[in-house]
Amino acid sequence: MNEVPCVRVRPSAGEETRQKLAGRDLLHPAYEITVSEGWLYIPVVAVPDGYTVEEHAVPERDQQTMPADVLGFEPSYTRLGDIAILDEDDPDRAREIADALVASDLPLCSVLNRASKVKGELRVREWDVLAGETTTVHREYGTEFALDLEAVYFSPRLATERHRVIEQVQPDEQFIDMFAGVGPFVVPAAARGANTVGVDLNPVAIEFLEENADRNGVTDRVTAINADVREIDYTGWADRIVMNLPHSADAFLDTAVRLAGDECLLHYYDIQHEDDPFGPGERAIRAAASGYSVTVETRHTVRSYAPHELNVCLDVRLSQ
Ligand SMILES: C[S@@+](CC[C@H](N)C(=O)[O-])C[C@H]1O[C@@H](n2cnc3c(N)ncnc32)[C@H](O)[C@@H]1O
Repeated sequence: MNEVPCVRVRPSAGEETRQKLAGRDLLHPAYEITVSEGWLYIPVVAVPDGYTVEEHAVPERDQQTMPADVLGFEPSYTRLGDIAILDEDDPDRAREIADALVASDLPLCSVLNRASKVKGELRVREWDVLAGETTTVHREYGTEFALDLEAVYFSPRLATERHRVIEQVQPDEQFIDMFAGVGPFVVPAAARGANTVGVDLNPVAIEFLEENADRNGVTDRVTAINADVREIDYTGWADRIVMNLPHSADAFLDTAVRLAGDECLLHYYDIQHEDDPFGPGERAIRAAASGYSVTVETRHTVRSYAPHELNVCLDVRLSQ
């Protein structure tokens, strides 16, 4: 038995739910549907919108070949669409895991091993392509994202954090993502009815952002701009601004303040030492937004980034 994310429904709704999930390619092929204490647990490969999902112990399907059957151990990997992402230092071990993943019955076509840190202005990483290719379509909370990891930044590990922000978005609000990538904030914000602007220096990310707006039926509420965000108009326009460029977001606070409307919620991402993870960001925001009344609404730890370093988010209200 393994603990895996399952959609939980009453048995009376079981077949209809199974069919809907199968139609969206969300059923986990490696695990059995299970009944427990009056509930049906349907294993899924991603979290679908509109369903209750919880971790539940379910048996593996007998006839499936799993990577551990080949390797003799459970490999560690992150799934992004049909890509498995490894973080292995030993190339022989990486090759062995890649072969086992591809030979298994898991719905994986490609295996990439991290070959560098995320680097440069565009925050792109180098990869060892061990099987398949670097392009995929990833589903996150019901939204589809096409992307090419060789050319753009994307981290599936930020899904829960993005969802936390997106749940706050109101219909018709004016939303700017200053560092938009392929649109994992912009597209779902538009799907909630916001009028969105996504800006990125990386022309390939902007092409994918446009494609992803189209895939998810929100092109009329997405403006995608390939530029340095310091050079765009939209002065005084935004009700909400996302700044997900940790490490150097402070250098863009003057731009954020210029883009902010009279009332604006800023989601400011930062990486700081665990001894004072929120102080530097808060001080920088107060200094940049001296013309505003500044209220820190949330101090939130997103994840641990490195030993003693945290990736944090400050949700800050600017009011005039
Ligand atoms: C950490 S990624 C975040 C992407 C996206 N928001 C996400 O969560 O996946 C930062 C992005 O900022 C872009 N970027 C860096 N400097 C920029 C600038 N001056 N103006 C606009 N975009 C920039 C990079 O190309 C990269 O796609």
